Amino acid sequence: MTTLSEVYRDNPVSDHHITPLDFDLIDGRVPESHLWPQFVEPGNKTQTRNLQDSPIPVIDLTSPDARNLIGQACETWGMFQVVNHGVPLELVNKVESESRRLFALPTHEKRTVLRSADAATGYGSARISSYFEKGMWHEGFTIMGSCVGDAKVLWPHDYQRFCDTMDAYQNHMKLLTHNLLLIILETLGVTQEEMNWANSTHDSQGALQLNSYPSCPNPSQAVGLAPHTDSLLLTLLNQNDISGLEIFVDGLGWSQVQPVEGAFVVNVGDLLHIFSNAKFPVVSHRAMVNQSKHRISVAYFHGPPVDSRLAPSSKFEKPCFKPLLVKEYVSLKTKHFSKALSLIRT
Ligand SMILES: C=C1C[C@]23C[C@H]1CC[C@H]2[C@@]12CCC[C@@](C)(C(=O)O1)[C@H]2[C@@H]3C(=O)O
Ligand SMILES: O=C(O)CCC(=O)C(=O)O
Ligand SMILES: [Fe+2]
Repeated sequence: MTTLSEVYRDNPVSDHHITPLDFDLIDGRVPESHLWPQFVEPGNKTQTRNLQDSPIPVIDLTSPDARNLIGQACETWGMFQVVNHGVPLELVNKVESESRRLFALPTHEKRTVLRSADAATGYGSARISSYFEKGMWHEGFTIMGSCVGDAKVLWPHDYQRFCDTMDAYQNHMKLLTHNLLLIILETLGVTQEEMNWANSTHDSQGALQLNSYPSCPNPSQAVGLAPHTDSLLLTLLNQNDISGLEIFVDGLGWSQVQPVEGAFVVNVGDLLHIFSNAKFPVVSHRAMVNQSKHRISVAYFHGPPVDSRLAPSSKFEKPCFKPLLVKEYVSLKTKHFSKALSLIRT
């Protein structure tokens, strides 16, 4: 059985795209390497629209309408926010404070767990940084399964607190993702076999990504996380109470996804877009930065076994994507980034 880490190991990122900026050295201006004179993105409409209300629905998972609303949101937006999901707020807050504790370490300590070129986990810039000329105002910490190895390096005598928190959170995220996918796939009307493929509890692949966006002296000329779509099936994001997440809406441009206390932003990834035969759009999103606040977000990514076959569900008579293995798609994405989907169109 191949793991997701192995697929990323076989698709290394060059070293200079891994080390984040040394944010301890920022002295009131953004260095040339991180100044984005104009952002490179669809239509070049880079300004954020200040929408009073985010168009993305906020759905109460305990409400009798939840099913319909989730199905509709997936078809219309490829995204929704979920509240009353059963994950204790106390745990979510603890994940944020443990993440802050990690990112508050001095740069040289964080770099002791720097992700290596052929690894998927550890401290570093987001993988997508290699597709952009300018650096991102961001540092991340990626966890796949246990994080004991790295945590022991950072806190030899006090690693348990961090690991226990991340483990407990990953378990909750796994269950919640499972419940949400069950609803989403039921509204799609897929076979039991396909359901097991997308939603298996034992050999599925998951990753936890801690994102840190330090305060930035010139936020209008920097980018936290450049526009991208998430690669796997479903992403559950907690953006706490500081806004920054934006989505690209046709006809509207970039719009903020307002933080809602205790909510998770749920979004369709490339694999679910493919499996739904493009019935569910995959939403392009980015993270912007802030002049006074240090923003933290935490994303959980869920995917099927990477050795399995990926194709639109058999319920679609005219599949618009060619079949391939999950690991082949992940490799294509690491090589061709936003063009990967169009490469497998029929
Ligand atoms: C399980 C995943 C999903 C990854 C790769 C791997 C670990 C880290 C994830 C992210 C996190 C930050 C944005 C992104 C675009 C990135 O650069 O790294 C994500 C990517 C993807 O969704 O493609
Ligand atoms: O920080 C955010 O709001 C977005 C993070 C994100 O898109 C990701 O981790 O894939
Ligand atoms: Fe993302």
